Amino acid sequence: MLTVDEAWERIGQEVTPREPERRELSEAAGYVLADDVTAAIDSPPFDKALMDGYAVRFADVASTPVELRVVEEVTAGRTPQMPIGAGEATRIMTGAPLPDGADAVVRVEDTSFDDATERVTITAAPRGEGANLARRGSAMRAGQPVLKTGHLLRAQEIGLLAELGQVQVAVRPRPVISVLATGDELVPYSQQPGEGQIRNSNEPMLTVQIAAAGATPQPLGIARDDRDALSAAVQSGLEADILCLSGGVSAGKLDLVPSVLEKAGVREVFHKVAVKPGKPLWFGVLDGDRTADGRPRFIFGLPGNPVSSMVCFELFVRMAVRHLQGETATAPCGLPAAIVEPFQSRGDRRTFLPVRLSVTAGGLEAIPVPWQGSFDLRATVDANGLLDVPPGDQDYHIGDCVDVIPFGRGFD
Ligand SMILES: Nc1nc2c(c(=O)[nH]1)N[C@H]1C(S)=C(S)[C@@H](COP(=O)(O)OP(=O)(O)OC[C@H]3O[C@@H](n4cnc5c(N)ncnc54)[C@H](O)[C@@H]3O)O[C@H]1N2
Ligand code: MOO
Repeated sequence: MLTVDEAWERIGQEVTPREPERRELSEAAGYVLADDVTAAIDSPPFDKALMDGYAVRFADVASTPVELRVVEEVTAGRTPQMPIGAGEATRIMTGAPLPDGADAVVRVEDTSFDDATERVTITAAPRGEGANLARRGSAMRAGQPVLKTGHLLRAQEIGLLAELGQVQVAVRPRPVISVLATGDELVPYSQQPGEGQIRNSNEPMLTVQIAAAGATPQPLGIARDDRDALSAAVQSGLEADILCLSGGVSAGKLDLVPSVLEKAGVREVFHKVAVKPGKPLWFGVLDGDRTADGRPRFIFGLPGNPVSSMVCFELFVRMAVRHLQGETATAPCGLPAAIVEPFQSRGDRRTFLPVRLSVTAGGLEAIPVPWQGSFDLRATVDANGLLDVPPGDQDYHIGDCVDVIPFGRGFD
């Protein structure tokens, strides 16, 4: 059976980034950049004041009090007309360009202005040359690389690209992920289950996980455990970039998913991973030479147990989404935390247990959440992450260091 790391490696080998598209900057938040970006301008574009006050020559104000002649006033958006010479100052506002000759700004709080003489007394010297001002290009210089392909566009990247005047950006398209729940025991969650039936809770859960991963969910409802019904539903699910099936991948009589996928031309990459929960996970590819548009499709058969589905999505599908989008971070990485309740780990599968991670003065602490197994979705509402426990028998004691992958953001 593959290890989790080997499964990640296979997914990484199979899933390559989609072709970029251009989007308006105003519509690009949450997308992943598909181009390196170089600064087109210096920032700031001119030497500028960082405080309201007086632009001065530091040499004039190194010892205070001292009186200077005010030659002009410059507000933000205006250009200074006069250089300042010895014994002179310019009244300046935050964001305004510095006049030639100035090498420091004195805050208005450290001055007193005399209307009659139009002179200002500097009552406290600034820190030194360069005080309270920003030199042209001190944040970035034209020609400097500022963003690399694969970078997720958050608020600050959008702001930076706006500062550079990028009206459009090259990004990878947001993947569409279809969700197909399988099983004769399932009814839509809006319905009352009959005897032996349960509600389809995986579809709405996965739909939320997909949106949180930056992809577009496409829920397809329930496919019955019947070869023809499942085949038809799989065909429509294969329109999406990724098809997530839930259920029907273990060893049961009606676990039809692998054979139906094979019939649809999907190449199995792996079936079964040494992970708990999620052992029966199935992953395959419909290669580009078998699709109408030439783009490959990626198919995950998620184990039906709700926590297995949720965990396999977080650990494996999320990673495929990131590869499709050309994001740089690959496998999820945990945060080190101190365990605050002893627990025992048994078995030969790497295990991801629901855990409550909290920030304390002493650092991160992890409290395992009591959990009955992969059907126990209830327990996961008390958790905010997954405790990553290596395979093997081990007793964990209070204070031992463990790795925790926070839900929804294990890749930072
Ligand atoms: N002989 C073996 N039996 C099982 C194995 C095995 O290796 N050998 N693996 C076990 C493990 S581990 C898991 S996990 C489950 C996964 O099985 P399937 O993916 O085939 O899923 P189902 O059998 O269809 O369902 C399992 C469980 O989950 C419930 N379920 C299914 N879909 C949904 C849904 N959309 N919403 C809510 N709950 C769902 C289903 O009713 C079952 O109770 O197999 C073990 N068996
Ligand atoms: O791997 Mo199953 O997902 O343990 O219940």
